[in-house]
Amino acid sequence: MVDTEREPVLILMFGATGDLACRKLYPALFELYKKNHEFAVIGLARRQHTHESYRSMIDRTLDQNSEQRRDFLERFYYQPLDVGQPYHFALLKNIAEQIDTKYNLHGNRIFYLSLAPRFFGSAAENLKKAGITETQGWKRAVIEKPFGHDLASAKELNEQLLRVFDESEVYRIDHYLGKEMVQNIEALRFANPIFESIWDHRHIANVQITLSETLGVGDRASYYDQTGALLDMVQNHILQLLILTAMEPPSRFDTEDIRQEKVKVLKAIRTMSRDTIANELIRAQYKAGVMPDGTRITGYHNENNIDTDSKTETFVAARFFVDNYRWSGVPFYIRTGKRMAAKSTEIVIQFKDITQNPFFCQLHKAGPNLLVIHIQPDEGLSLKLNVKEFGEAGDTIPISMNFSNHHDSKSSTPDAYERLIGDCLRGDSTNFTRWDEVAYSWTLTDSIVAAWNDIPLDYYEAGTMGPSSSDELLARDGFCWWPLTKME
Ligand SMILES: NC(=O)C1=CN([C@@H]2O[C@H](COP(=O)(O)OP(=O)(O)OC[C@H]3O[C@@H](n4cnc5c(N)ncnc54)[C@H](OP(=O)(O)O)[C@@H]3O)[C@@H](O)[C@H]2O)C=CC1
Ligand SMILES: O=C1O[C@H](COP(=O)(O)O)[C@@H](O)[C@H](O)[C@H]1O
Repeated sequence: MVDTEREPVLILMFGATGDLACRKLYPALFELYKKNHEFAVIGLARRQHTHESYRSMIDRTLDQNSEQRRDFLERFYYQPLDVGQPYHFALLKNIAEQIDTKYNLHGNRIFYLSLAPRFFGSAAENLKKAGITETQGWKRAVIEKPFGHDLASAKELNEQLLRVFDESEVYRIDHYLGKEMVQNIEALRFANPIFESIWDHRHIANVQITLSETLGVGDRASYYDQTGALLDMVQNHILQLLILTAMEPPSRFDTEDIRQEKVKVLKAIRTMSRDTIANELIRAQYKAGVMPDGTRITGYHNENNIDTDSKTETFVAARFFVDNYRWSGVPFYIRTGKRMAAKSTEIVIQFKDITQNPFFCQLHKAGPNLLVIHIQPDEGLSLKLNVKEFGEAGDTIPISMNFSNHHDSKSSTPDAYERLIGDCLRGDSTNFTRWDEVAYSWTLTDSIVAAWNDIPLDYYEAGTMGPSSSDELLARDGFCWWPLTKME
């Protein structure tokens, strides 16, 4: 982590009235304000607001018990702006300068593009044309996901951005990189020799990464139906989790060394082809079903604003290989989907059994050692071991050693957005994705998209953990998905 000075900054919040801004960004900014970060904000979107009505809108997103709300809200200003209208940016320039002077912000600027991706490029270009990016202080652009929809579009977007910002000023956000237990993967691996010494193909049988959701597409049908689970979740969040699990230790914990190691993993992931994809990947869509709480769910193609013939996948399971020495032959199974039985993100490391292990030969209850990294909703770790059953019986029983961030510390654990915006305020881009990371992840994803038209879309009942073909993907290798575990 880079340790830089806190400096005052003007945040230009594009998409200021949107879902992400209201649900995540304002509460995150409030927490940062309470931790003495100094900033003023100009909210930008097309609809009309006065400064006061904008502040009231933000207020509704905040914890109403805090007395600091009033001071915080006073730092917010609103300017109606259409990103397609260059003259709106000319007006913005004047307002930005006034607020800069009022709060003595030294010309430091963060441009947070919480907009639909098709607007990222034109917003950047119009900022430059209006001279808003020519500032006395530093400037940074936070870009939401998805960064393009394939490699070609990502390249085009990147070129547009790099005409305005230097690569070091571009903060491509993947909010999973701000989650507590995702940031803990490096510590778990590299601060514990007990794990690092066995973190390889000689000792690990397979790795399982699950990002299951109970929610459906909600109000984002038009985005999701064009996108699907592969581009929405695998191309970014899942690949990031896989990379952090598989990467080599960086020689130093500095931004570029870490990013360098991450890119090496991406380059080593085996791409898929038409000949291999049927054995490596399942794509499926949910049909009607019942959630564990009894709620009846309609099938995906009957959801509001979804085409009744839609072939968009709401579930993906896949087997990846990282073709390097450490991971030779170790399958990395991943799965993600909407309307599954539980909301859960976890990584399971299954260790190999000892050959000729007398416990395995003679006793039935011994299971493989598993290390489970619970990312959400629980945050913690569990290690599954076998011990002799207490008493006279000679059998073994599985036990679980748990560490859980359940209690006091949880209330002080920053939300992913708070952590990432805080990093950006301090100029630390370690937990943001560098261009080559994005490019390689698109190369891999494009190879899948190009090959998968030949594989049929499977279906699963809402409220389950996906289609049976996802279980068969592992069964062919002699493995199974380990059930999601709730920490005590
Ligand atoms: N919502 C979420 O949970 C997540 C969202 N994201 C990403 O965050 C970004 C924003 O998403 P989200 O908030 O959900 O989207 P919304 O559709 O809820 O909000 C879009 C925002 O953009 C504004 N806007 C639309 N058109 C224009 C325009 N021409 N000029 C200026 N402003 C415009 C809208 O306001 P108005 O209509 O007034 O102009 C609104 O403030 C997207 O890139 C999305 O992929 C990423 C992860 C999760
Ligand atoms: O980026 C996205 O992530 C959310 C899931 O995020 P989480 O933090 O709640 O796990 C997902 O619902 C959404 O479709 C996707 O765009």
